[in-house]
Amino acid sequence: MNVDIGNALASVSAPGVSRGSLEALDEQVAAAHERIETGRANREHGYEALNLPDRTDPETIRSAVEPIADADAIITVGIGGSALGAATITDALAGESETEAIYLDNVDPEWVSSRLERLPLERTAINVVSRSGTTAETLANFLVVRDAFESAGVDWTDRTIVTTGDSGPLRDLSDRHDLPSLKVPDGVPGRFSALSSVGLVAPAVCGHDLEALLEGAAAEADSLSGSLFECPAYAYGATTYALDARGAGINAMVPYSESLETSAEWFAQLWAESLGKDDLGQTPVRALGVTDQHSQLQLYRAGPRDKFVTFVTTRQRRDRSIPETDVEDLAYLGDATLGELLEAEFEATEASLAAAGRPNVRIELESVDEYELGGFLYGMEAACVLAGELYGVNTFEQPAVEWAKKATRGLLGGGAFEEAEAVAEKTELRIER
Ligand SMILES: O=P(O)(O)OC[C@H]1O[C@](O)(CO)[C@@H](O)[C@@H]1O
Repeated sequence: MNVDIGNALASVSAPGVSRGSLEALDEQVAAAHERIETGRANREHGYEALNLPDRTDPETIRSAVEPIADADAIITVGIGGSALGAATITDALAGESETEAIYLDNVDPEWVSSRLERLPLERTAINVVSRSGTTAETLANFLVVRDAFESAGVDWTDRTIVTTGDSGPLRDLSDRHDLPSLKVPDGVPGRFSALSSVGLVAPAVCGHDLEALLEGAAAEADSLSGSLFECPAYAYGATTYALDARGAGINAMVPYSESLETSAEWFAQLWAESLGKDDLGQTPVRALGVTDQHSQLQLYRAGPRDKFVTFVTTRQRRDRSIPETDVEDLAYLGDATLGELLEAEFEATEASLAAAGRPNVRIELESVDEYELGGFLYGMEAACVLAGELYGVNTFEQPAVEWAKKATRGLLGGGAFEEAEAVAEKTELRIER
């Protein structure tokens, strides 16, 4: 990935960061890079994620999925980091595969049922993923999926692969039924595990090129250096940190490619769960180019100066020409292609923000393919780790999510939790029709 931070400079936007401030910040980037490299060398928790391009073995993943490699569809039962990395890859490359990839990462009963009812279960594989092996949504959905297969007379044990830790209910279930399974890598938090067995089982079943994904990531890893002026990932991480310090704490991720829409969801977890702690952090917002030019752009250009936009663009794509028309006013369209229109709209929107003095950053990919996706996933992870060092937060934990999990368990009779009692003490001010 290449990064252009020109429109985040104080000479263009307010809030903006001056060249001098970036150079001063670069000293902190150098120190942070040293810390990151030490963490990688010692395989420390979290930093180990940045070693995945060298650690992940595509052959191991491919042989584990061999029994289900002929599936017409694969249901991934997982949530958060146990779904979003894989979904980013398979959604981006959906046009390249005959296998449909579905993700059950919610417990809305109507939605889950509608997905199960429309699938040919006898031709469908089940990919259950949970690092902890205890996540209620994932285990509940797995029990529901298993039941659906049994009711359809399909042997789910033949069609299931499990990725989880060394212990926990999911590991026990996998061992009891002798299911094909993979281990989540040690020291890699869920949201940083796209380039491991966690994120690569579904892409493998969809026939995507795992080696190219990891090569792209490895190339990005080679670009990590002690200066933001030499490393696109660190330039992005440092600039977002500097913009937040100047009041732009909302980061709107706007890919200009439908196939990258899910990557904005993946980015939102990475950024929110890693940096959102100790009253710090940036608020990731998901949008899509060109569609949200017609819904969000007004705010981005003329609303509060509390945000910046991250554009993700691709240089190459399969194009489609716009037919000629004899309608004079539309002649300018007839001479173009949809890709040219998309490109013009992106450049115009980017320039419109700069003209209004609104900070924005451009991330460029050559195209949407495995190599570029691997580089993008790795680059954004490295940018996040760098930003976490600059904020001085623990990038790799997410303690604030546990309260609601305990309350949920308590509400369902899964143990005595004070959090569940607190739910009943809600302050009410109801306005009813
Ligand atoms: O992989 P697991 O342990 O099921 O967790 C799923 C997700 O839930 C979280 O723990 C948040 O609740 C995320 O950090 C994680 O990616």
